[in-house]
Amino acid sequence: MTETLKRTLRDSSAMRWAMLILLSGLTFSTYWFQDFFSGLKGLMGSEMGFSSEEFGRILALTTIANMFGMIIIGGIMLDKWGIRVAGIVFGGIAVLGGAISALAASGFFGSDHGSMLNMIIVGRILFGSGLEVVCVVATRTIVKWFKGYDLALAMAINMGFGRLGSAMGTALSLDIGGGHVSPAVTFAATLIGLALIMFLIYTVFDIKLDKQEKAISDKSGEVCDPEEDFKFSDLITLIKNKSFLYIALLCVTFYAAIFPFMQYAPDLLINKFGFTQNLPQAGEVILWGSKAIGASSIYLIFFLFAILFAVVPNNFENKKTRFLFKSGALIAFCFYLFVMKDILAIWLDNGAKTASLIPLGTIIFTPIFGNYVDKKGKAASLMILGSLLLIFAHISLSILDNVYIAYFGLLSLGVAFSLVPAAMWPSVAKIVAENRLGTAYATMFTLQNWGLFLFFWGIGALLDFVNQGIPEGQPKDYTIPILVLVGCGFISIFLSFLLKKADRKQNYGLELPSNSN
Ligand SMILES: NCCCC[C@H](NC(=O)[C@@H](N)CCCCN)C(=O)O
Repeated sequence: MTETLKRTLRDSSAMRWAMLILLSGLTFSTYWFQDFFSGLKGLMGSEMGFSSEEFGRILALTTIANMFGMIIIGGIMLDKWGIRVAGIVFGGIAVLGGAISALAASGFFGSDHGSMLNMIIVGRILFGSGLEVVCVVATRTIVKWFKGYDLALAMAINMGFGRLGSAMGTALSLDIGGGHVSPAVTFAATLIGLALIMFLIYTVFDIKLDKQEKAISDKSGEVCDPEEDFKFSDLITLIKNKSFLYIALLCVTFYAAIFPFMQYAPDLLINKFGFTQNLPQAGEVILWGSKAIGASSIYLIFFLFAILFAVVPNNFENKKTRFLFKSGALIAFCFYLFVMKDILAIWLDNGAKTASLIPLGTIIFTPIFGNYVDKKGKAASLMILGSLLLIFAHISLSILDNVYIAYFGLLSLGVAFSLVPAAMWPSVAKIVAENRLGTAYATMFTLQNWGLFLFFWGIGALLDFVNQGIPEGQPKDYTIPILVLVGCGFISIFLSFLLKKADRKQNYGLELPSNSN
């Protein structure tokens, strides 16, 4: 590669992906900390005496600073201070919040119910103030490194790290805590601390990149596009744009029906469908662990050979070779499922572990749907489809009582949770000019936090209300709290239709492939 082509660190693909990993530590750990309480809801009731309303209050108050402008303030600070300082400050606030919650759960501020609850909430408020700005910092940093390269893929992978954090936090917290809440909170808080160290390592490269880019622009006299500062008048202009207004409201109703549901999903599966929350014995963990590692390694080796085979030119031109390869892959997969069947059966019987499949599934589905939207378009129609799936999911998990239909419900929720974000976030970039994207995301995230606040808290309070007189530890009726979420699905469909209609008038091309714009 010539000197002119490979001028800075960001022109090296290895560097770009390494930076994405260093940066995604914060995404992974903050999503983990946001969602890990879901697997501990039952234990928080039995060990700490927290009611469902108090559980919901802890989650809801995580969003409070964001509801009142923290994301917009964070965005303005990001513009003024730059990625490094904003990342360290807001990542640091998240670490501090995590540490306060962990100390509170261990009884450091007092072991009575009130002290624990209030100080966990103080920690969560601080954590929440950092969480959303960290998400904006991550988006901005990815654009800095990947503009002109695989930007959409990099964003999808970063979101994948977040979903992996949610899934692992939900699935493993009970095991990590060993039957207690406090060790699981300490572990989750430590993860954010480690991620901040990863971000500090990232800043060394960020400084180097800035120096290289400055040297190039000094030499060539190139002037970079000035970043537009946040202005309140931009906010008014945005809200007056019908397509933006509908997509922002859709972001509120859609995410309100998903994120809060996920916090209660393990407890719902345990209470309504009789899933377990038992911890495996030490011996069983060793047996399953070795089986899973063994089977996965064999499968991985098979696939490494398959990839090697596939990249050798002309291998797939022969029909017989193609048939042999496909049959081999199928046999290997059946063998894998056979070896893993006990582990899968136990996994699918456990409330938290089954619920974790929702964010886990999106890691595979979101890039597939993202690719579909890039190539074929139909973003507004896919949002209608996603909202329909959301309605089916919440009906099957509330008024219906069949565990097999419930599995389908969870699956359709996973598909909806992949479809809508894959269609929604790139559509914002079609509606809003690039230099206003920061303001647009900050506005959407702020409104989204209002919806999350209402439903995080509302579901818990409603759950207590409809189950008055039922002591902690006895099965609770989730029908009405989840049925309320069906309403969000209907409003989402209505908004998606309005968006499609507005797009026909305003011509943003939401139904067209991305590369045709
Ligand atoms: N480039 C924008 C991607 C947004 C992804 C989206 N994130 C949010 O909605 C944030 N408000 C973070 C919320 C974190 C809570 N778990 C997402 O789908 O995660």
